[in-house]
Amino acid sequence: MSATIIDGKAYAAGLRTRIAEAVADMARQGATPGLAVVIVGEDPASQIYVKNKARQTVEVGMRSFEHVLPASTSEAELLGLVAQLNADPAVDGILVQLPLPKQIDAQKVIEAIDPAKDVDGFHPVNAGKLMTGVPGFVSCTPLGCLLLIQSVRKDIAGLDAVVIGRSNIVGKPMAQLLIGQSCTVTVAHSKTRDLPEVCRRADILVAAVGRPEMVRGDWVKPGAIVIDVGINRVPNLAAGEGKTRVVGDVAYAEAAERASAITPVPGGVGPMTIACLLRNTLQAACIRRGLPMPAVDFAPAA
Ligand SMILES: NC(=O)C1=CN([C@@H]2O[C@H](COP(=O)(O)OP(=O)(O)OC[C@H]3O[C@@H](n4cnc5c(N)ncnc54)[C@H](OP(=O)(O)O)[C@@H]3O)[C@@H](O)[C@H]2O)C=CC1
Ligand SMILES: Nc1nc(=O)c2c([nH]1)NC[C@@H]1CN(c3ccc(C(=O)N[C@@H](CCC(=O)O)C(=O)O)cc3)C=[N+]21
Repeated sequence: MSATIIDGKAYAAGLRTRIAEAVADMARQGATPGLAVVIVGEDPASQIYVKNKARQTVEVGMRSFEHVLPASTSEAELLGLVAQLNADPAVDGILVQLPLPKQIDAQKVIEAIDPAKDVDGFHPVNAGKLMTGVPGFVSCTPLGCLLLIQSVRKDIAGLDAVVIGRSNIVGKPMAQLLIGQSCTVTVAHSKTRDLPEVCRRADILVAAVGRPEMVRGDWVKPGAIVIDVGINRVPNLAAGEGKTRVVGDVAYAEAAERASAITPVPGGVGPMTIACLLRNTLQAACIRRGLPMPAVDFAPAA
């Protein structure tokens, strides 16, 4: 079997086009959505994300407010900035890039963000809304994964889904979204016994681990939909000394021989994360201004 390659880059571009149209409509009414991004220190993984994000925010017509703070920033200073952004009417969405330096309690910072501006969906109020089935902000990466799954199969009710990873930012909200779609969900993690066998049960397999190419081809059930969240920088031996390339958590070529559909890395989940961040910022701007949320999500489904 030859798998459908799920083109997250193209899907995300389409989503951004719709968002840009909605933003243009809002701008005609004198309202331009604004997204504030706060980066503390120099995490290399975060830098890729932030660079792509700032450009795309402006491309869809939103205002981008970037706050780059030194790694030595204190928790009090960061909480002060969050309070200022909460109070700023031009700011609809706030994203504080994770991870944060160790002198800062990330949970405290997340809880300080106004839930109405929490476009990452990390605040306990939004996490709780997702868990209880109440509308709120859904974390961007899991939301992007669900849209990609639905782009190849609209009705996933009753399917067996396995999510590898139980982080608050990816694994847990992904599992909640799949439960919401009536999948039978298993969440695997580092203590899971016989992970390959657990994965072989999955009609939908989502890998969010952070281990390069850990999921082998023979872990994939024939016909499964495979979503690779991993972003891992590994040495690129072919390109020479010191060069790196990005690989996912799935051994792509092997998995593609068994899957019915699979996301590549790069070009899969990553671009969707950013598009969903812009989508959530549009949602925040609409709610804060009492406007209806335009229908920007689309699933050109089979
Ligand atoms: N494409 C995108 O937009 C994004 C990509 N990412 C990428 O996704 C990956 C996961 O991110 P994140 O959730 O933040 O990572 P975390 O490190 O927070 O979580 C990793 C999870 O994987 C589990 N795990 C680790 N090793 C194993 C193993 N050998 N077998 C089974 N499970 C294991 C851990 O288990 P335990 O809980 O037991 O420790 C944990 O639950 C990373 O590569 C990250 O870079 C992240 C966010 C966005
Ligand atoms: N508060 C917060 N929210 C986040 O959503 C968040 C975060 N902190 N910290 C870091 C992780 C990581 N993350 C990525 C998003 C997009 C790409 C992305 O655009 N990837 C492209 C390019 C990859 C490349 O070429 O290196 C792709 O996969 O095609 C990568 C990584 C969001 N995260």
